[in-house]
Amino acid sequence: METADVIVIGSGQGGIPLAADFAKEGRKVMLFERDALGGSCINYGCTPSKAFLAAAHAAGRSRQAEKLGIHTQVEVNFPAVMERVRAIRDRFSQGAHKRLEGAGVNVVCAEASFTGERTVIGGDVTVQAPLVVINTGTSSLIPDIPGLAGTPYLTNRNFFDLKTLPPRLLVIGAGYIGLELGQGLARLGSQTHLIVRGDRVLGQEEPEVSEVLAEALKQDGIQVHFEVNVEQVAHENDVFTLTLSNGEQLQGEALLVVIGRKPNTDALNVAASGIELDNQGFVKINDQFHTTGSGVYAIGDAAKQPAFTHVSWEDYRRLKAILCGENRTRHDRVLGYAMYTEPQVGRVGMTLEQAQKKGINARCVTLPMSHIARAIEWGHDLGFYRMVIDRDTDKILGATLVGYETAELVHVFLSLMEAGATWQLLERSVHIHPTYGEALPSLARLLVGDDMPGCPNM
Ligand SMILES: Cc1cc2nc3c(=O)[nH]c(=O)nc-3n(C[C@H](O)[C@H](O)[C@H](O)COP(=O)(O)OP(=O)(O)OC[C@H]3O[C@@H](n4cnc5c(N)ncnc54)[C@H](O)[C@@H]3O)c2cc1C
Ligand SMILES: NC(=O)c1ccc[n+]([C@@H]2O[C@H](COP(=O)([O-])OP(=O)(O)OC[C@H]3O[C@@H](n4cnc5c(N)ncnc54)[C@H](O)[C@@H]3O)[C@@H](O)[C@H]2O)c1
Repeated sequence: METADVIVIGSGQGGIPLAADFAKEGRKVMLFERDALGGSCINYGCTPSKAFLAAAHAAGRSRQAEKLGIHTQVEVNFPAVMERVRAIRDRFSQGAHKRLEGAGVNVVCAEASFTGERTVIGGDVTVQAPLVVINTGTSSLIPDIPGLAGTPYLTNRNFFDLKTLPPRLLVIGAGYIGLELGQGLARLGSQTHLIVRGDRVLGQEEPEVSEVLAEALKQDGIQVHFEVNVEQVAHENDVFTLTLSNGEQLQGEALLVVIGRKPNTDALNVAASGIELDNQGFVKINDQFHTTGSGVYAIGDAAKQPAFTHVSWEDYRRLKAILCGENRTRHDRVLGYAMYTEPQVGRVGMTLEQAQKKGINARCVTLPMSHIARAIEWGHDLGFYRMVIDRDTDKILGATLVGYETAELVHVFLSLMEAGATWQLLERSVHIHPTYGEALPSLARLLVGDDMPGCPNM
């Protein structure tokens, strides 16, 4: 059996930089990866989906230019769109490979599992180390619908291998992936049906977010079926037929199944190293990423951290700081996220409901797009900006921005919140006219009322 200083299982968004850092410092690092280097984000997540959406939204924006008086004929070269997506994905994946190689990490291309305390086997390598980091991510959750198994349905794994545009697309699941990829294919020309179990899309966000998105999907010609389940799937002559719980039948050449994720922990045999999983199979960790197994840490999606690339990456930085003796936890940081539909959703911190549930004396203010000069001028009428504040401390607690490129704009709030700023700081900021950013101080000014305070000496 070999020994090493560090074992990393999974080349996810935290695992790669962690392995590279330790190796560059001269430690012997073994990294096990059973699939493509770079994990979900690079190979079948963020990178290909955002490259894909660049094309989809270019098509969508061209069509929407009609309301500005510009008439365009959109012609989609789908094979070219997907070839570009795959080329970018491959370039990023090679980058991950080079990074590990350059740092001197020993990469073992095999599935890893524990055989004992901090002892891991993968392929023909068995290794023990004082420090093991699990970064194994998640995979698609597949519902147990009669007839589904064995059909050539799509998940985020094989979606980016599509070579031809499906004339009709059926999507089960209206979360991040269903909305991003569903809207994307619709904008590229697929007649799209979205099947929603609940009464709104992106049900985890505030109801007003769902309302705006539902309207946007409608404008893209997507048919959204609310409060239905798929009871049966059939696949004959290259066509899927879904039977819904309301008796309706829907047909399409492609079926995308995106109902959430499950942790990649089945193969790990974690019990051999004293590591406990929760009832959904996620690795249990404490505030400092430590599992119940001595010397074993877990970061990223597999540890049930918010499932975003920047979180997994920040987990690595935070874990590194903790291992270097800093007294930090995984909770003392501001985390945001975004969804790349059009309009986008940019989110950070707490919603009003979440703050009130915590017993905070919270208040929120909302500014609709229709009140924002830049949005009117540019013809982006869907969406709103919302900020939540603590009435007792005046601190900004959270923001929800729905609108054009709000994934960028939300960073203003991320930085303000990281700095522990009050809403008054935003209120007195002078932002440039006419920008979307200009609306953020305007949002804060809703807390003082529309009028300037009166001047008692005049
Ligand atoms: C379609 C899609 C779009 C997304 N878009 C975004 C986005 O725009 N922005 C964003 O922030 N996030 C996005 N995400 C989420 C993001 O991809 C993940 O949160 C991110 O990849 C973090 O994952 P991770 O580091 O925990 O592990 P992963 O990146 O999932 O990597 C885990 C790795 O571990 C390997 N592995 C698993 N088990 C074993 C084992 N036993 N032995 C060896 N190797 C193993 C896997 O093969 C995998 O390569 C998206 C996800 C999907 C699916
Ligand atoms: N822009 C981004 O950062 C981005 C993009 C894509 C994915 N992601 C990450 O990946 C994760 C997974 O995305 P996802 O879209 O698979 O999951 P999700 O949790 O966002 O959405 C899944 C949806 O499927 C629904 N659902 C669950 N079971 C169902 C069933 N049996 N039938 C019909 N609907 C059902 C849920 O109610 C939910 O609306 C996200 O939570 C997110 O963290 C991030």
